[in-house]
Amino acid sequence: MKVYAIPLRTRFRGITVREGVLLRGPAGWGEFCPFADYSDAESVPWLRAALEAAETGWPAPVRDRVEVNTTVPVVEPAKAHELVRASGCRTAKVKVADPRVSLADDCARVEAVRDALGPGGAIRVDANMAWDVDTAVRAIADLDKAAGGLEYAEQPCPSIEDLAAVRRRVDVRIAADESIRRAEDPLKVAVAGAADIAVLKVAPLGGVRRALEVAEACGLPCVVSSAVETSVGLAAGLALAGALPSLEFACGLGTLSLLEGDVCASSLSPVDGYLPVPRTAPEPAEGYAAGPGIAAAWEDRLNRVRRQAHL
Ligand SMILES: O=C(O)CCC(=O)C1=CC=C[C@@H](O)[C@@H]1C(=O)O
Ligand SMILES: [Mg+2]
Repeated sequence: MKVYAIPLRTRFRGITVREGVLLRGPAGWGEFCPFADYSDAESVPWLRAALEAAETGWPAPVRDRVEVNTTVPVVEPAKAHELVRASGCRTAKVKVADPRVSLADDCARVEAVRDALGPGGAIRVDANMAWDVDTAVRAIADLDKAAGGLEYAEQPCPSIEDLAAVRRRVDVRIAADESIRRAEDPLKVAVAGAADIAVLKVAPLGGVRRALEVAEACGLPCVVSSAVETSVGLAAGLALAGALPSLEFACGLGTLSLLEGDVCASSLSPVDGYLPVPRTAPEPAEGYAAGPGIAAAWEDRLNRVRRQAHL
């Protein structure tokens, strides 16, 4: 077992350091890294996903590479431009609706991203549940204009009902993320007509197999996205993206560049906008070991979640 702590290059999701545990089993390495705001009960699927990777391994893939988007945090337009150009990706996901910036700032960032991608690229935005229905309708229209066409808007509002209401009032496709990953019943999204696209994250859904079941049951096109893991956790996301019967959109798995470094010597960093589908996670090397206090806290958390889940 290894506990890591890796600084982020830019603040993302309110955090500046990513921490987690790497577990080794007969099938390889797995990663357990629920964010700090996940309770022990909510962290159980994250443990199941880590144990699936370490003990069982993943189902066989149907493709050997996956197109990925670059993820643009809340940064100045010039920085956003530079990040997109450096990524080599043809699709960018832009974080919007952060309370520290205005809609005009978001539009300026999106315009810079369009400039960097050129007319052939695709731009999606992620509001992480920040808006009410009326705000979302207005903001999506402005961002769509700034982007010269949005591919989709991810989780504009918190509730499934509000997602469905926004979806009825805008032309841009709506993707559900939190409504799937933190919901008791991820399938309600499709039933309620709340989204055109389902964002799937392996860890909060409890593993690659469970995520494949959710994909099949919800019947929506899926985008596999990371939880900003090291290459060990990203490998599980790629296993899911590799095994989905159909994959129409670039996946949010190009997130290693958000971290200052990686625990693995051979990292899953996109080349020309693609990542390979690995059969097992890459081997962790030395480096980014957490200090004793952080390591003890993670061992404790892991043990509590194990007991809770009887794993
Ligand atoms: O989808 C991507 O491009 C990268 C992953 C990503 O944006 C996220 C990962 C984990 C937590 C998040 O708040 C965030 C998201 O909401 O999609
Ligand atoms: Mg999201």
